[in-house]
Amino acid sequence: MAILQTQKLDKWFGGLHVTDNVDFTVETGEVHCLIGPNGAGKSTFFRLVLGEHTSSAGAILYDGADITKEKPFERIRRGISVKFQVPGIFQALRVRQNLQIALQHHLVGASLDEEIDRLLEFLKLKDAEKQLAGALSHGQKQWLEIGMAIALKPKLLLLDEPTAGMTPDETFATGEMVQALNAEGVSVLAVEHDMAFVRQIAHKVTVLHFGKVFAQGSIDEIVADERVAAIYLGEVHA
Ligand SMILES: Nc1ncnc2c1ncn2[C@@H]1O[C@H](COP(=O)(O)OP(=O)(O)OP(=O)(O)O)[C@@H](O)[C@H]1O
Repeated sequence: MAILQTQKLDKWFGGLHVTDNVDFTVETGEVHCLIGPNGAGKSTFFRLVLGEHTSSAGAILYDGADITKEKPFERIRRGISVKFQVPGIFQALRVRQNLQIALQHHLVGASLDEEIDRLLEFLKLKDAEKQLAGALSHGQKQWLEIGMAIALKPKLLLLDEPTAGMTPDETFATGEMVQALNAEGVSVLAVEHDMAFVRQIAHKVTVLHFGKVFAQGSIDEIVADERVAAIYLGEVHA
């Protein structure tokens, strides 16, 4: 059963065919990574899934339902959540307060406090709970953002280059978080450049090139694919 499926999805920006007839599936329970050279159309594809861009043609299905025409908030309500690269946290508030804001619409009292504590532990931010979010390290900010994105217990988590700017240790810890979320049943679609991270988390990898699905398979199949190496992996020495 697919949690997310696109059928012949198309997006044009003027004369530029940025998403070109994309048939793509994230199976329920899968961690799926989307890679490809700069300008391949990864961000655009993400924004189509979120409803921030409207598609020019084709369909988007979520858990079997056609969401092609739905607004972003309707898709979020269905269980899609996203962590973008740009900060989505309240820099002037404390770490704990950020999580409180994300959680307080559906939890109160002791269960709210318990859930904040659980998230702080999960995000490796327990010692930083009283710090202002703006004073966190780059990696910690990314984790807090993951916390904001998972607060509403999404079924499908979209991650846009979650490890950009992280140290190798932070990247590895982020991979462990993704794996733990996945073990709890969250399906994940991640746009990522870091091939070590992709190797750590991905069940399946899709390569986009000029807006088209260029290749698809396990990380080993993708790394062994000379056509892929020619367009992308060669550039990043994977
Ligand atoms: N709003 C827009 N209007 C016009 N062209 C756009 C718009 N957004 C993206 N593009 C173009 O669409 C193409 C794909 O861009 P996109 O950002 O989706 O690629 P990407 O694979 O995410 O790249 P990167 O890895 O650099 O983030 C690029 O040529 C880009 O210039």
